[in-house]
Amino acid sequence: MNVLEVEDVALAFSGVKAVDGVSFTVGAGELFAIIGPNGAGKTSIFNVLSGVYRPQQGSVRFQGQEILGMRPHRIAALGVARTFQNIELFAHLTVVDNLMLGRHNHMRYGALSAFAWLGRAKREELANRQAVEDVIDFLELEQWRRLPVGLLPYGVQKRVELGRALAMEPRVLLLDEPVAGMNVEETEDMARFVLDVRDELGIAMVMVEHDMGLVMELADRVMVLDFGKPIRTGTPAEVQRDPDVVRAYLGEQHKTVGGAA
Ligand SMILES: Nc1ncnc2c1ncn2[C@@H]1O[C@H](COP(=O)(O)OP(=O)(O)OP(=O)(O)O)[C@@H](O)[C@H]1O
Repeated sequence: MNVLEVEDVALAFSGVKAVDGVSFTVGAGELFAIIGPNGAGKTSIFNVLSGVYRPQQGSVRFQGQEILGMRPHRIAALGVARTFQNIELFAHLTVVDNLMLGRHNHMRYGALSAFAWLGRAKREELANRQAVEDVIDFLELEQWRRLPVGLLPYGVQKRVELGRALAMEPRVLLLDEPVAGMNVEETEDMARFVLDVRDELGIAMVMVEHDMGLVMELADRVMVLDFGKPIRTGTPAEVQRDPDVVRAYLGEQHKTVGGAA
């Protein structure tokens, strides 16, 4: 079953077609990558999926439900979580507290009702703490748990951001350049965790990433965009063989990509 069905989405900014007739589906537990040159429309698609941009045309269904037109927080509450190109965490809060913020959608009790329903609120708090502990274990963040995020190495901060998204218990995770700016070791760590998210947690992912080696190694399917239009969607092997893709996008990187096949 598909968790995400995107159909004929078009989005223009004062005449510039950022997204132009984009359709794709993401299956349960699938790792779907979107690649394309700078300005091809990748971030715009993420912003459409998460409700930040409202396209002029098309449909986006999440688990069969139309989500176009919904506010970002509602889409997130339904189970679509996101990480950002530039880390968006609270630098002076600890790892644990940043992850607790990811539980926000699961907290039903405000201060007043918490007072009235002390027992239930307490149980809920414990359940949220446990969920955060599970994420800390899963992403091997134990040694940094009580440190302010701003003091941590860059690669670990990106991992905490992934953790904040996982703490939401999403059904679909949107990963915006998960290894941008990372060194080789940090990239390998992140690649391993992304695969674990798919294989152990069964969460579907849409990943935008410029690191072609990583995309071709990790993704189940890849969509190649050029000037807002999809020019090919297929397995990494199919995409790398496609002459249009090579011509329109891979160009000088062809050797690297071909070498990874
Ligand atoms: N808020 C906006 N206002 C006006 N134009 C925009 C806006 N957001 C994106 N665009 C334009 O839409 C097109 C697609 O941009 P987008 O950022 O989605 O591309 P991208 O593939 O994510 O690029 P990159 O790889 O550099 O992140 C570009 O021409 C861009 O200038």
